[in-house]
Amino acid sequence: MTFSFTKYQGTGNDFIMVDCTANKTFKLLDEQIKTLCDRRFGIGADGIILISEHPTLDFKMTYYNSDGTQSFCGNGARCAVHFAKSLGLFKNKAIFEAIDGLHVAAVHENQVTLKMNKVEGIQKDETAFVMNTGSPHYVKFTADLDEENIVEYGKEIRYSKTYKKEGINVNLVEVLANDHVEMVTYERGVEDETFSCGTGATAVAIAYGLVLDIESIDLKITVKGGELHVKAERYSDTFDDIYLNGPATKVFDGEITI
Ligand SMILES: N[C@@H](CCC[C@H](N)C(=O)O)C(=O)O
Repeated sequence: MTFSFTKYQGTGNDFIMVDCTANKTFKLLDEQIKTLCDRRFGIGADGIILISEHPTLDFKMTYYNSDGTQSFCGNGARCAVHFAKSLGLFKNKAIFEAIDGLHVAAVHENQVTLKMNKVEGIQKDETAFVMNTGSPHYVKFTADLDEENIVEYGKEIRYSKTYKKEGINVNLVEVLANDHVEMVTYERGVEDETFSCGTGATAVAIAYGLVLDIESIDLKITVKGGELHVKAERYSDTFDDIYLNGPATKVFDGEITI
């Protein structure tokens, strides 16, 4: 099978985009996804996104991690929105379906603002916050990120008895200023550190809101691949009106035979 693709990156979280709007039966096997995402034997990416037609919305996005598992991806969604706009699937504001429900998003040049879904059921123990922001996240604050090894720590948590079966994404955060944090992420499904994670940044912003005990969050988040911004409102135990903003950049177009 030969198909065209477009490589995208959003703050260094990189994706292979496939336009499936004219090919409704397009499907990839887990092994094909692994090869395509492999940085030596394939195109190289943290994940693959299929963009397909939706009966009532602008498009549907299907996200696969580089190991073939499915989840929701915040940075992937921002890149998918930018790509969908380039395909002419919407003009100003997109409304699309993903694995965790509907999202709206807006594009301004290379910046994409994505509305995230409501976050409820946040858990906290002495060590960390755990929540689902479209994908599951473990958030731990640390005094000095330079002293941490995210791959080692991420693996320890992700493969612990509690999370081994379903997996979890692990984030370490250092507070730089009242409205600015730095974070690193170990992603399940990639099973390594990635340069950025949008659902992780969202989880970090919510955790920080809980630490500060504030109702309105407006946070700058430095990640390995750049900068993200998250805004959110707290309504008792629930967070809503959550917006994830950051760059989404096309890297190149290509064609591949697998
Ligand atoms: N990088 C993503 C998260 C992708 C999904 C995650 N690896 C999982 O399986 O939960 C993001 O930007 O949100």
